[in-house]
Amino acid sequence: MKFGSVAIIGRSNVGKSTLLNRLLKEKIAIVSDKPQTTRTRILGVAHVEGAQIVFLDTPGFHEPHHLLNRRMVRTTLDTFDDADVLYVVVEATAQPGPGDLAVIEHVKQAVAKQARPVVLVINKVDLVNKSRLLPLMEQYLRIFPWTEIVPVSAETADNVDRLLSVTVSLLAEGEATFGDDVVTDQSMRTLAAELIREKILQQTYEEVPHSVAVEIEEFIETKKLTKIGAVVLVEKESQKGILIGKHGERLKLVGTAAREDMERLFGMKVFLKVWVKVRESWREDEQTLAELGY
Ligand SMILES: Nc1nc2c(ncn2[C@@H]2O[C@H](COP(=O)(O)OP(=O)(O)OP(=O)(O)O)[C@@H](O)[C@H]2O)c(=O)[nH]1
Repeated sequence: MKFGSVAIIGRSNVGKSTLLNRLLKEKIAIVSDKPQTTRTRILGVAHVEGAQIVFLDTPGFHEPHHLLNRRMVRTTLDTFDDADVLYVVVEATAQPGPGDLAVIEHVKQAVAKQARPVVLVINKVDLVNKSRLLPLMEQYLRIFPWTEIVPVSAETADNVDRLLSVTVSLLAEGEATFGDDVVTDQSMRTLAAELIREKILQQTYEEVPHSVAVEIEEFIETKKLTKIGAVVLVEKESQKGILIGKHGERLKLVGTAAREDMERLFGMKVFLKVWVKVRESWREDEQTLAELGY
């Protein structure tokens, strides 16, 4: 059988996590319209005919302004080194920009150290007229000698099967490393924390999404239900107010939406309690970052 790993890299917001979920046909990575949604390396295993592919979703490449962000960029760069194949994800809606070029520069360095296939994935083709794709491919070909270029829509799944078959053809023969039923290495605790963070990102704007982290303080599984206690960290009192909302309404919306997703994912009833705490400048604090797994 074919076996290997694929790092999914690209600047923030191009749709890397949406693509991962689509490739796995399972939602294991949170998605939002805010940049820098993914903060850690997320491993997902695709089981396809004659192959096992380990996908590694990475934080979007960006200019780091906090210790947290420097860690995120480091995580992305380290993940390059581990992978047998690289996907560079870009958007069909835009010309190659400085963010994309910075990613490609790092890819050039990575393949100079260790040669391997690099696939350009042009995502969000649902948003553009197909006639724009050929000129865009030609532009990207002038920048890097891609092994393959595959236009897809992670949103509608258009051409994602072709991306999978192209990827299988690029992998070497090997032994499967994960069991047939393994989809991710993330624990239920981590998935629960991430789902809460996703609902917060969907409900908040400007600096709030970036100032939020979620810690699971209680996780008790019984036969009937899973009891989860979560603390949401923010950096300022004002952010706490925004997150809780008038009469606690925003936090209630977040809690309900997160609980519903958890019940679907875990296949059992969930009792969820969420608190908000202010921890100033946690994004610069080594200890908090370590506790949060960043
Ligand atoms: N129309 C359209 N939207 C998409 C597609 N793929 C992703 N999106 C949207 O693009 C936004 C960003 O998606 P993510 O998957 O979070 O992007 P990402 O690259 O993982 O982002 P970071 O974690 O911030 O680096 C979300 O609002 C998605 O719904 C696509 O194929 N078509």
